Amino acid sequence: MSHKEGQGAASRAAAALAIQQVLEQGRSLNQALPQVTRNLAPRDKALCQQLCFGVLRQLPELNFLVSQLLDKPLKNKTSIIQWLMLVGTYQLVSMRVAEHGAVSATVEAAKLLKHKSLAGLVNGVLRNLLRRRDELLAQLAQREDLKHNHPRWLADAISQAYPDQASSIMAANNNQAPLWLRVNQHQTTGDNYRQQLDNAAISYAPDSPLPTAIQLDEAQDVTTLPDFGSGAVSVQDIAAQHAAWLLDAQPGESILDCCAAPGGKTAHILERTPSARVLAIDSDAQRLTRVHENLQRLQLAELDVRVQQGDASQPSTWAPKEPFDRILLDAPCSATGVIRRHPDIKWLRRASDIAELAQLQSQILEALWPHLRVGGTLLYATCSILPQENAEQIKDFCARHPDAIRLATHPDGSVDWQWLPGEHAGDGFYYAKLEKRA
Ligand SMILES: C[S@@+](CC[C@H](N)C(=O)[O-])C[C@H]1O[C@@H](n2cnc3c(N)ncnc32)[C@H](O)[C@@H]1O
Repeated sequence: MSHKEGQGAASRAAAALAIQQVLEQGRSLNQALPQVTRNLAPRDKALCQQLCFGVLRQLPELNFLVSQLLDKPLKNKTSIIQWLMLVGTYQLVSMRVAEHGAVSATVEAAKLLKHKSLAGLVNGVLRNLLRRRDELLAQLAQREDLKHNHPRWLADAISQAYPDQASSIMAANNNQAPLWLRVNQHQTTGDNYRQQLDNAAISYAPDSPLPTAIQLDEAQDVTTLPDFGSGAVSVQDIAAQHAAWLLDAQPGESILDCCAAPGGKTAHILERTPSARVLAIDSDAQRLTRVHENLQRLQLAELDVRVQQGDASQPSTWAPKEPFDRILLDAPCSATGVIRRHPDIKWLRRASDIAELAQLQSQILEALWPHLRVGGTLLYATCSILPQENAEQIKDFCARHPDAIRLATHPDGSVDWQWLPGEHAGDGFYYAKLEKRA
């Protein structure tokens, strides 16, 4: 085996391990990938990530193909080889790879995974796939039930909420997301940074809904972007970039950013309004360290910003006596709007999670409302596309709180802004804005 083939085998073995952690142990890909790729070179890490994303995006279709080539799925101690066969199958049906090299690297991966005795089976299945590929793909094309590559409950929930758009939403969920940058307006302007990108021959989309948002034409290692290290830009989806604009913090105001980690929106609020007084709360101490890191890199840590661990549903344990002028509640949610960036969400979420999350969101809203001053505004945001967490949640809250008046969020003046995945090249997101009257 050449050195190159050995490295290819290591990426495939790592992908099978990550997929196993997601599908058998319920770990997120964000947790699994750094661990399984820690000894890989950057190029092999990228290949491993590409394989994991691809397999999780197309899982039902790949399962179907492998099931046609194997009598019974491999389970228990040999399940890792089942996942490896999905990795191999993904390469042969959806990636432009040198086919025989891909087969032999996958066979070698079986040996790296300490299943030398199953290497022959992997080889047989993948070679059979190559021989029967057209016939199997034709069979697959007949399977309307597999085409959307979503779990049944989620496909049903999306179809119920969006009967006319369900197919395009699910297609967008299985597409690669573009890379959006947010220019740090505390340091520079959108136009200046576009000039810097031009100088570095990095191309981007000509139009943007926000002056400080830039969509790059191609994904790239962000640390190589001009002045990334000194905080000129951050990576943030265009839908999420609307939060700080909609919150519209004014100079000197006291702002609560609730559920703030890793701090993307905290930083954006400060970039727009450096004299705002911001309290950023999150319950996850580890994620809070990323808020500090982001504020440092963006050179915002010297401003009036406090970062504190706290449970959003228990503000009595952390909130100051004075009510806030504005509150951003970026609520914990199903994340069904960001599946294109996190394809593991499709397989990690359960139907029963939605009611539990809606309950938590409602508790947090109830708990925060007394901490908003009369005349102040609360911006409610989720990266979900499910109405129970969004429009229905806010409708129910307003029915319980006659002192909550709804303000426009959508540019057309509507009070609900339900952004669907892929719309304006953004993630799925929801915004509602409430003003507290006397
Ligand atoms: C959508 S993420 C926030 C993203 C963040 N606002 C940003 O723009 O970078 C949701 C956050 O809610 C936090 N969270 C979940 N339950 C919470 C609770 N009960 N109290 C406070 N934070 C919570 C999670 O730790 C997670 O960081």
